Amino acid sequence: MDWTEKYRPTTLSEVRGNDKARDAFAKWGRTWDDHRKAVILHGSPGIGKTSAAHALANDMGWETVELNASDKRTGDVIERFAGRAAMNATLAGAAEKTGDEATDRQQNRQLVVLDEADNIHGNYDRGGASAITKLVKQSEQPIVLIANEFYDMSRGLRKACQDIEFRDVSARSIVPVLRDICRREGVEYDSDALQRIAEENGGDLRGAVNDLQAAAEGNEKVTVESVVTGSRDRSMGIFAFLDAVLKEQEPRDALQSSYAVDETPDDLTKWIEGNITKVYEGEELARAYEFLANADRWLGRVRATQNYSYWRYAGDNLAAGVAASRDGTKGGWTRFGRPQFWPSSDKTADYVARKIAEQSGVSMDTARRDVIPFLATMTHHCKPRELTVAMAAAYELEAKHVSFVTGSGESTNKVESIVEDAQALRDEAMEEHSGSAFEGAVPSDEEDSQHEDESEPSADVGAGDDVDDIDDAEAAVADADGGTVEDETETDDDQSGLSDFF
Ligand SMILES: Nc1ncnc2c1ncn2[C@@H]1O[C@H](COP(=O)(O)OP(=O)(O)OP(=O)(O)O)[C@@H](O)[C@H]1O
Repeated sequence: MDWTEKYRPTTLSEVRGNDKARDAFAKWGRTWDDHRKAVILHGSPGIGKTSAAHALANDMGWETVELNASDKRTGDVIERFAGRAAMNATLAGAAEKTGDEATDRQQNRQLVVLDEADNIHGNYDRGGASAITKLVKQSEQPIVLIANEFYDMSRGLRKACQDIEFRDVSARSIVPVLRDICRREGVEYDSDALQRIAEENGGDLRGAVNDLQAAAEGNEKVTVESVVTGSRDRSMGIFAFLDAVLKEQEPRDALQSSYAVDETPDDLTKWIEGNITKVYEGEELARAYEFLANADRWLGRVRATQNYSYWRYAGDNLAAGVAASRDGTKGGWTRFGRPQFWPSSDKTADYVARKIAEQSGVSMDTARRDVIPFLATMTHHCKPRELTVAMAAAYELEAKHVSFVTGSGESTNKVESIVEDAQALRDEAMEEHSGSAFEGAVPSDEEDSQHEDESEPSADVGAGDDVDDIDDAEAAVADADGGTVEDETETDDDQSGLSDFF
């Protein structure tokens, strides 16, 4: 069952977060006999207006009659409806007289509820609009009109009614409602998760209850992770989000937007990183990179601890921080690109990362997260060609690896020819240094200990074993590192195999 229905307030005291409006509405109901005015409850969707109307009727012991937006609301229908409401009251009154006329009248009222009263053009015909105003003025029964936009209603209608504004429900008021529902459902929860749901919904309690139900479904516990990756339809696309953060929105709104996109903070960070230089420059770019670095640090903590509450700090940095770094707003249209996402346990990705780790003396993780994306940008679609050939030679890449890094189709001639040229380049390097080549191929112990991966150490090359393909290339690259005349001045810091093939 839908939790918003299951936990719909049945009495006014359960309507949360709008105490002033609620009290004014209760008073309107209690004193209706004295003033006989209709009331307009107006405010954003999902904050309890309809619920309040039904709860009041319940508290007062009144029946309700609803005329919904989906009903055809012509003048005719409304007049018949009004007549029926009056008739029902009379019949009900006849059945349950207490003897005291005032009490009878009070108890046998019917609360007439009309929703979407501001959408007259959409839901009422000409006759309907004036019939409503007439109904409001002449009704023998209390009427509640429900509207999102007070000023979308005609002046005549507004003047004929009392009006009560419902405000957006604050996160502070939403959280206890969610907590209460969890207890009644026997669902465990992280407080951070409920807070996040409350904040994401920006005042819409119905939305919050829906999100809570989505996050609880199929999970033992409502966690921040289940909330963020929950199944509610997010409304903002990634490109609109990039525009919002990088060009248009204030930090606070940018944060709100980050909640509306259906991407994890990890992916959002990559999207921003991949596109920020198209929009930011100079100082603002430097400031934004600081925030992205902070976001990355928090994401690292999430990975290390599996504590997804840290996502909110990543979000603060990547959305609000990056937006705050911007000098003013920006216009124009930008061709945002999809960043490359690197699968963590993909054979091809692992191979390339391992080769880079071996040649450059960095960890697999650094290779995967920092070096590969860099190479991908530098050799996008195999351009420039010499650089792509050099890369393939340095890291011993086969066609599929080159395609993976450059984003080109796997068996295209272009990729094949690059791999061939890379092989030739390696052979050349081998020839030039034959004889002494293997000296450089033996990594020092120190270097070897930096490798965090499970690859075979290549020290066996030096021991005179059969040289397999991979060791060949390492020999070539290591040789280039230490053996050529031009390279003699190189420092140990520069271990990148790539530069050696230029
Ligand atoms: N103030 C509130 N207190 C408690 N529950 C609420 C409140 N507001 C909304 N809800 C929850 O959201 C559901 C929908 O609320 P309701 O339909 O009353 O909102 P509304 O403001 O009338 O929205 P709409 O204008 O779209 O009709 C309720 O059934 C209840 O579960």
